[in-house]
Amino acid sequence: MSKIIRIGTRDSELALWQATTVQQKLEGLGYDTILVPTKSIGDQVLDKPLYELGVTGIFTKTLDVALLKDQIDIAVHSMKDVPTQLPKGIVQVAVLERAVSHDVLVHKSLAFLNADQPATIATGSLRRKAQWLNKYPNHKVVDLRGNVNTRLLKLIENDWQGAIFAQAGLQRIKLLPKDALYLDWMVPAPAQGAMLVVAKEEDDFTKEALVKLNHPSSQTATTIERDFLRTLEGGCTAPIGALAQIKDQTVYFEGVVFSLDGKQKIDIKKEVRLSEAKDLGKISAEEVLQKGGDKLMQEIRNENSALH
Ligand SMILES: NCc1[nH]cc(CCC(=O)O)c1CC(=O)O
Repeated sequence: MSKIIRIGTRDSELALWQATTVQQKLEGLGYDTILVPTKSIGDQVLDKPLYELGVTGIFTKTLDVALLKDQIDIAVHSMKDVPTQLPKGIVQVAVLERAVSHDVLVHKSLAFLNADQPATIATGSLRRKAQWLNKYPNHKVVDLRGNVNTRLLKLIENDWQGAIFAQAGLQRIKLLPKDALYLDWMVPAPAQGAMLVVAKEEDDFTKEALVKLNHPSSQTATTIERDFLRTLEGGCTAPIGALAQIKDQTVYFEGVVFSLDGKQKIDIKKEVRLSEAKDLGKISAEEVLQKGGDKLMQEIRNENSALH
């Protein structure tokens, strides 16, 4: 049996690049495909900070509905935008080989980093904000929304010193400036730099096709990071970072929770053999919760709900 695999995607340049990549891989394997671009709620409401919208899965919900209505067969997502709990009937079918996981600072000049002057950095991410303020307590962080292209334009138009982006996103659409500062100290979002493909649970044809695109070590690393996030979270947006790196059959894991102002930080680092890493994310999160993370997560929830 054969059918055309309908590929659902958001319509930003980055999302289209990701969906086209999946399309080319499937076509290379002999499958027929068609792209179905859709606008998500997260892309339509641009005048409010993300965390104020208070909806998890704001970028993925529109495509979930299209899947469940059988208007598409797969949805291609930036994995970090996908809630850790998938809707009933929708399953993870492939994690593609991950690109660079870290964030970069795009800037006009780096002189401000050495000068002891107040500076303004833009980001819409609570995780980036908290980590930036933790390292540079004298700086100001302002909100920045929109797709990658919009955010780069806003940086040019405003008198901010810089803005923070995922390196992978900029690289994919060839907009990574040569002098962007690689933030090796900033813990990335769980699954940052990875692409996830989801499908309908009962769709065996599509599942069988997509399994061929799965990259096992990227899947293992992102699973650990998302287990860490799922165990900590109570469905709220929080400044949480996690990174699992696999080298020579060993997993090097780092997970962290910050207070919203960046002043408090609870982190964990672990080195575990790959064969013993199955529950690494969950165990690490439980240790963070015991080290005061439970209190910190409660504070974050209270502050977040005061915003809504
Ligand atoms: N939240 C937006 C988003 N979702 C995925 C990426 C690109 C990086 C990735 O694939 O993880 C970006 C842009 C960014 O964070 O700068």
